[in-house]
Amino acid sequence: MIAVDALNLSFGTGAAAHKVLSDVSFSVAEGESFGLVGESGSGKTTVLRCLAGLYPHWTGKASIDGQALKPGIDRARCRQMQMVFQDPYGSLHPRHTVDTALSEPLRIHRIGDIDGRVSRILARVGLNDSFRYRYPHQMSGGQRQRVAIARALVLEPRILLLDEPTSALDVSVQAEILNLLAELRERDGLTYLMVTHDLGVLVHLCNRVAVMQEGRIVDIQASAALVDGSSVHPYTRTLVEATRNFSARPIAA
Ligand SMILES: Nc1ncnc2c1ncn2[C@@H]1O[C@H](COP(=O)(O)OP(=O)(O)OP(=O)(O)O)[C@@H](O)[C@H]1O
Repeated sequence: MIAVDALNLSFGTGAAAHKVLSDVSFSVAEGESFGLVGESGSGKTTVLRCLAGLYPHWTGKASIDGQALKPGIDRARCRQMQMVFQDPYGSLHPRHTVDTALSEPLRIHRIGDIDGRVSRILARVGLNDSFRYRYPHQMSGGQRQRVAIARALVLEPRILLLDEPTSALDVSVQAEILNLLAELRERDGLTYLMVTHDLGVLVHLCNRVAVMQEGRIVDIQASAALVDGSSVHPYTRTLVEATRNFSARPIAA
């Protein structure tokens, strides 16, 4: 479904050029949940941002169902693919109510039955209609992330790009949001491409995972093989060992 072939991206030019992605290639099947892991600065978020159309200057090939993606945002892409950011407080407009946040994409895309759709999408993420006229500061972190997920889903995309969707949340609500994402994927057959540094999240939510190091993919594994120590790639083993100490807590099913 998603095919990425030799994706390259640099920031700056000439002597100041900084190459951030080097020949990144991977594919994600329809309905699959594919993780991206790697140390800080290895380029994981940048891959998502390229696919979401947030950087206009990448080179290489990327396609969805065989249809080429061009750098930059276009309407068709918004209907196919949406991004959920790490920090729901930063990603929701502080002076927009939930109703405005959810109605706006529908208006822009001239989709009818706004009222009914907003109500249904809120119910799908576990929020009742009383949340409609709240502002971001009037909700908990977990509720805000539910709204951010609702906003990503309101145009009914088939793919979600998830950038550490639980890492800014209190530990007590992380499992709730992960369970919600798992349920939505199962019910609606969504495809996920997800950045995470948390091995528990990987096991809970991802089928396969690509390991990134300094802008390159160095290993692609089933996520179970990555965390059970059967991966033979030396960098993957080092990364998993380093991460294990920080994310060994269990995730409620
Ligand atoms: N707009 C930008 N301009 C210049 N450099 C950038 C820009 N965005 C990202 N970078 C650089 O690109 C590299 C990759 O960043 P990216 O955010 O993709 O890493 P990451 O693997 O997601 O890291 P983290 O786990 O810390 O979020 C970093 O060196 C970063 O400094």
